[in-house]
Amino acid sequence: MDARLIVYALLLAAPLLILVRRRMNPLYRIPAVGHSDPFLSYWSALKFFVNAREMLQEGYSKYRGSVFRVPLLDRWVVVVSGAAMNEQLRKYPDDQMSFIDAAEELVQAKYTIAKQVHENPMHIPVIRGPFTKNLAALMPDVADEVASAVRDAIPDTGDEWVGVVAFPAMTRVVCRASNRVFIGLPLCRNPEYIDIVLGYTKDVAKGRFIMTITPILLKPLVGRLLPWSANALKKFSALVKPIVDESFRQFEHHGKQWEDKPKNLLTWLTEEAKATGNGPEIVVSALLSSNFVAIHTSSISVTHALYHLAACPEFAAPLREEIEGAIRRHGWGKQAISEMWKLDSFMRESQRFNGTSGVSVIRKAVVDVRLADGTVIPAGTLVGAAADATHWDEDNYDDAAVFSPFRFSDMRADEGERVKHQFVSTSPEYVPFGHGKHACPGRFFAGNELKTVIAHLVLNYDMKFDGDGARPPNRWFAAAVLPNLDAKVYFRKRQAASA
Ligand code: HEM
Repeated sequence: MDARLIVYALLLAAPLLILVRRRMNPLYRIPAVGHSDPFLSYWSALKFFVNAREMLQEGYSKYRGSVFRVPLLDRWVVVVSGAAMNEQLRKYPDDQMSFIDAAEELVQAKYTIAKQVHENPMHIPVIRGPFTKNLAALMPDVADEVASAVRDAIPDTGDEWVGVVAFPAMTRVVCRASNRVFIGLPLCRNPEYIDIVLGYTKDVAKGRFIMTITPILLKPLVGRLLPWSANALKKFSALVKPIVDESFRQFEHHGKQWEDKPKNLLTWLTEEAKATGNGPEIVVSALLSSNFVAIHTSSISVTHALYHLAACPEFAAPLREEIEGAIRRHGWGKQAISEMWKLDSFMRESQRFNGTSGVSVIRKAVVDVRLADGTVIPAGTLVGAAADATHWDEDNYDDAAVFSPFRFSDMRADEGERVKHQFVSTSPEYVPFGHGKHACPGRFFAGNELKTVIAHLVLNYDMKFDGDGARPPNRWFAAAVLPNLDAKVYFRKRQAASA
């Protein structure tokens, strides 16, 4: 046959094949927000980058009780719509809807984090287990570090107001407070260590972007060449490995009888590594990964809450009264924090109102999954819940678009509602920490830590925004929800302040 004819036949057959494949793929039977066509969907994917909130809300309103899909540059994500669907999603077992596979796909963890941690994420059981069980013992150190880090972040100007760019300041406070109980003094205050930890989120993001645009066949090759995370891990290891080695040596020296071992994440990771026949390297990687999951989410969350306080200084008085009362009764610590219902409610409302992501409860279909309404989600598809739309749904919350700081503490006044409305309690209507078996295991620590930061600020400072005093709007980058990153909060040391 004429070679030209073969080329023409192939050119004609290729789009036909694509069309047939699309017709047979159940993914394309799920309604799309934006364009579904092969080329125009890229335009919608770009639009999603700047208009994710509106697109997710559009899908949620149109397809509530079912599902819709939104385009990313390299794939479609199916979004379940409404509280009942969130509940359905979280109930699927891991061999049908996998959290680990979804996280791997979203972050390309095997290439952008560390292969070892991807294959053995041992920080997860350690955070869920001994780290969380020992929170009461950890909190005095967290409080001490918060006080010290806040002193360093907010210049002392006597009784004058001083403006501080809040997000980077809060990020450093959270980084120091978390690492005080991840690895301890003096490293948690070491500027080089802090810079590596804080830069790591960007290192992973750069690698992830490259992997997103790399064709599947080339991923193993390109993945191995990505420099950023590997360099960060090398620098992190140079600082951390000697301390981890020492922890291993101490365990060998004391054996199981080591009664007064340091209470921190490093110790429990070492214990876990030894119990599972692993060496110090995996502990180093697990420490960096723990920072990756903890610091960014917590810094964003505490900044969101701080912005509500600065925009509405009248919220401070009832919080102060409650915090001072609890400290008078118990001294500072986990017991006092657990009695601060208004503060707990304030933080929970901030998570509901803002959150860190418009999509939560992320899973990957490992097999073809048929939902209760008959929709088939083909194997390999990423699925998530429309978190922001759920949280702003009037059926779930009265006056959902109003920031109502004490709505949850008011609900807790009813004896039967005590547990349901706490900061850490997830539900189909409340998914900032995900929901179900894989709900964030760090949320118990995060709750105590973030409340410690806000309590410290409320007790020691008056806070406000300059100008018209309004809270700067949040910024969305695709589904990520960020507070304004450059806004200044003005602080004035209170005369009656304790520290
Ligand atoms: C306010 C701060 C935080 C927010 C908003 C947050 C949010 C989340 C979310 C949405 C998930 C996925 C859950 C799902 O899809 O069902 C998650 C998972 C996780 N988070 Fe957090 N997180 C926070 C703080 C922390 C902290 C402080 C730690 C560690 C101390 C941590 C450790 C983890 C880990 C290890 C996972 C993976 C869980 C698994 O694989 O089962 N997080 N987090």
